[in-house]
Amino acid sequence: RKQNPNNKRLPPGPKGFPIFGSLHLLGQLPHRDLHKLAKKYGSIMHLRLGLMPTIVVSSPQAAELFLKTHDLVFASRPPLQAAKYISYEQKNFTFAQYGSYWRTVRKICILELTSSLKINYFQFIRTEELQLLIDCIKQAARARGAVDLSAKVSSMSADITCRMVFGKKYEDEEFDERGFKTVIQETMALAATPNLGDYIPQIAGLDLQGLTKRMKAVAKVFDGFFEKIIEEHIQCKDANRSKDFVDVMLSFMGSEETEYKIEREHIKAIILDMLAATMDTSATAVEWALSELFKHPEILKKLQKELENIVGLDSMVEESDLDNLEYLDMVVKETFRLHPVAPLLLPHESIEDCTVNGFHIPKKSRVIINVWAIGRDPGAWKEPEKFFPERFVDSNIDLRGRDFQLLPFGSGRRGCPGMQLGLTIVKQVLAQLVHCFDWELPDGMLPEELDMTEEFGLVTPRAKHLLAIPTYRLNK
Ligand code: HEM
Repeated sequence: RKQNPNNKRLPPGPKGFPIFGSLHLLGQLPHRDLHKLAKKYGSIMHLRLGLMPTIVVSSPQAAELFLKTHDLVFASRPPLQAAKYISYEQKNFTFAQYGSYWRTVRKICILELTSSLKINYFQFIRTEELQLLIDCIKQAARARGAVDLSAKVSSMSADITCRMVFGKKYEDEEFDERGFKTVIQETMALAATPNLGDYIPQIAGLDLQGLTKRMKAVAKVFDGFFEKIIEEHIQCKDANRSKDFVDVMLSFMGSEETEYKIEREHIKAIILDMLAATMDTSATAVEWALSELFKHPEILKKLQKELENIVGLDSMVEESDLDNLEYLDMVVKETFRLHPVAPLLLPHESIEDCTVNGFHIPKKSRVIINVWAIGRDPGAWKEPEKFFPERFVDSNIDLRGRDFQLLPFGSGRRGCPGMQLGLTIVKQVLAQLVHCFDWELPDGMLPEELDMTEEFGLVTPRAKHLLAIPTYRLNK
C-alpha cells in the first residue's frame, strides 16, 4: 500500500527508481505496457513517471469516476513540451489548461466547424473529395494494381480538412519539400514521443533526446505556412468568397468580445489543432476498419450485402443512407473498440486534490485513460480479442461517451468536440470503399497473414501501410 507524505493512500502501482520513477516500464507501445501493469496493480494505478505523479485508469467503472463523477477536477491538461514548442506556448485548444480561454475557443470551434449545421454545410466538400478518391481507385482497378489505401485515404482526409479550415486545398510542395502529410505525421509522432523534459522538467533545457530541436524545426515550417495562409485571407478582396474557419478566427483577432484577446499566435495554434485533430484521426479509423474487414472476409461480405440491400448496386452511398446502415454502425463500433485511434486519449491533469474510490489523487497528477485496455476489459466484453461486430446486436452501447466501456472519443468536458464530423467521415468513406469495390490482398497474401502491428502516437495508425487490389463492383 503506497502512502504519500501526508499519509493519504495513493492507488497501488510499481515503486520505480529515484528520479526516473517507472519510465523504464514504458516501451514502444505504452498502451500495451500499461495494460499489462494494470492487470497486476488494478484499474486505478499510480506510477511516478520521472518526477510526475501519474494515474492510469483501465476499467469502465474507473473511467466513469474520472470522466463523469469527478470530471471537473480532471478537465485540465498538463503543460507538455510539445504544446510549448509546437503549439505556441500552449495557446492552442487541445492542450489548453481548463479555464475561460479553453471554454471560449471550444465554443467557437464547435460553432464554426463541428456543429450539425456546419457538418451539413461542408457536405459538398466530403462528397467531391471522396468522388476523386473513388475515381482514382477505379483507374487502379482497371490496371489491376494494388492501392496504398493508408496513403490514399489520409491524403483525401487532408484535402477535406484543408478545404474546411482554409477554404482550399494546398499542394504538398506549397507547404514543405517533405509534404503536408509527412510533416503533420512527424509532428504527431514528436508530440507522442515520451519526452524526458515532460517528466523531469529540471532537465528539459538540456534536450537530451534532441526532441526540442526537431519540434522547433517543424514549428517553423508550420509557422511559415500559417503566415502565408493568414496573409492570403487578409489580402483577399473577393467579396463573393464564402467564409472559412480562418476568416472566422481572424474576425476575433484583437477583439475585446472574448475575455481573452485573441492574437495571431492563438489563431495559428488553433488552426494547427484543427488540422491535427481532423486529418489523421478519421483516416486512421478507416485504415483499421478496412484492415479488420480484409482479415475477416465473411464480415466484409456481410457489410457489402447490407449495402446492396439498402443502397443497391446501381448507385453509390449517399450520406443520407448512413442512418439506415446498421451493420456498418456495428463494424465501426467494433473497430473503435479494438483500435481506438487515440489509445490513451489525450493526457488529463487534476486541478485540485481529490479522493477517488478511497484513493488520494494529488493536485496536478497526470491522468491517462487507457481506452485501449478498457475496450479489452473481460468484465465488459465477451471474448474481447475477437473482432465480432454482432456483439452490438440489440445493444444500446454507443460511441458518445455515455457508455464507459467504449470511449474512443473520450467523455465529459474534454471529450472530442468533432465526434459527429469524424464519425460521418469514417462511415461514409468506409461504406463507399466497400460498396464500390471488392478487395484482394496483394501477392496472394492470406487474410490471416495481414500484419496488424501498430505505431504508437497521439494517433496510433498501422505500422505498415495497408495495400490491396480493387475490383469495381457497381453496375455503372
Ligand atoms: C474519428 C475521428 C476522431 C476521433 C477518434 C477523435 C478522438 C478524440 C479523442 C480521443 C480526444 C481526447 C479526449 C480526451 O482527452 O478526453 C479528442 C479531442 C479533441 N478532438 Fe477529436 N477525434 C476525432 C475527430 C475530430 C475532428 C473531426 C475534430 C474537429 C475539428 C476533432 C477535434 C478535437 C479537439 C479540438 C479535441 C480537444 C478537446 C479539448 O481538449 O477540449 N476531433 N478527439
